[in-house]
Amino acid sequence: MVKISLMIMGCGGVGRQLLHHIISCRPLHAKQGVRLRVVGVCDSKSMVAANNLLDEELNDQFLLQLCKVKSSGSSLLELASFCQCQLLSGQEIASKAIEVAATLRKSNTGLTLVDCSASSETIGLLSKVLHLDCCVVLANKKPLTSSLEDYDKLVSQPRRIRHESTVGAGLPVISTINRMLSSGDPIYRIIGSLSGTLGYVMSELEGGKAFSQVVNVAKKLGFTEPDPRDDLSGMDVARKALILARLLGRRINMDSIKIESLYPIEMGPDVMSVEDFLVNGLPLLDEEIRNRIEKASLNGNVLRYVCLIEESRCEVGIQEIAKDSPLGRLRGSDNLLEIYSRCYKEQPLVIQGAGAGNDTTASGVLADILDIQDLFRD
Ligand SMILES: NC(=O)C1=CN([C@@H]2O[C@H](COP(=O)(O)OP(=O)(O)OC[C@H]3O[C@@H](n4cnc5c(N)ncnc54)[C@H](OP(=O)(O)O)[C@@H]3O)[C@@H](O)[C@H]2O)C=CC1
Ligand SMILES: N[C@@H](CC=O)C(=O)O
Repeated sequence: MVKISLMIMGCGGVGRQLLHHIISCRPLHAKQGVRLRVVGVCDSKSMVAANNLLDEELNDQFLLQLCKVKSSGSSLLELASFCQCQLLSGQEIASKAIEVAATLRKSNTGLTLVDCSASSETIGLLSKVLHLDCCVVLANKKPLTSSLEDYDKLVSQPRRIRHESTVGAGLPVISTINRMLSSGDPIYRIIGSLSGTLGYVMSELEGGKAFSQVVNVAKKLGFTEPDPRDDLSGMDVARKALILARLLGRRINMDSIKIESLYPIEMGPDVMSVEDFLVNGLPLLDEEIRNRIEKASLNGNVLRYVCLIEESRCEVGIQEIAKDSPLGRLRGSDNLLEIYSRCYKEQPLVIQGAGAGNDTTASGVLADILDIQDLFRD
């Protein structure tokens, strides 16, 4: 039986769904000869970790209780009475994660640190854990879209890092591009719709709904980032574009990407809280967006938030698109990506499907974890 020890950072929508998937896939994984041991889980303030890392893990009953506590909005510290485990907070969290990585690297299980947070503060810890010959799986895009120096550190061990869910959630985007590149098929153009939130919002607006209403629903459905302004500013799509561009070998930073925002700077995070933006800011944008949709419709077009990577261009923004085109026909949270390369020159390779949501994202993360299992075989 191959044992993969996991420490999960972030138990929001994606992290909790991942825990549910791990538990419900136990019989399947047992048949495949794999055992996923969750030895620690943390949120922004606290961590729970198994006492004896080599022999013990957080059991499934406890993990379900943890999901319940977190979905009710409470702190991990509430779990004190449920566990025979360690509860840590503040600075102790990173030290514990490094201790766990250092302890488990000596056993044949190693540690896989799974980043389901939406924080850029995890970069240092991820690099240290990789340096200890452990593995990293990311749903979080921020560590890969920071400086090139940080990026290089993270991808310097390609066999030990997976980040499929950072672009297109569970869709096989990163793995497909890696396969094409490693077979010597150079990619010269990627164009598509890479935001589940903006895809959903744009297609729902065509039915006449208000922008403010639709954005709130996208948040409830688990499509948006913790702060939906990350989606509406185009920043989340820009992060995906940067991840793809860097994968193609471009040595660029975020400031090389042209980004169109759907809200003005006066509604930014420095000015308004998320709540204030959702309740009071968004309705102020309804009319302008409605006008843009109507104008496009008069031309037989729809609006889509498009990402383009081609030669030195890397840009993300709203485009008027023919209604009856692959992008124009997109519905709901679906993403669509057209990849042009030497082998796919006239007709692009197309990847399409749900590109946001906790279920599909957590499935992508779980598939990444299973993908590294060979590193832990004797
Ligand atoms: N939802 C989706 O469709 C997709 C999401 N992703 C990515 O998945 C990640 C998680 O998204 P989602 O679950 O929706 O976000 P949530 O806001 O629901 O959850 C984020 C979690 O991360 C925790 N957290 C914040 N900072 C830290 C930190 N420094 N260390 C450890 N944990 C931390 C939060 O703690 P606390 O509970 O204390 O606030 C929370 O538990 C994001 O990076 C997102 O971009 C990727 C693809 C698709
Ligand atoms: N907020 C993102 C989630 C996936 O990355 C999106 O809407 O696409």
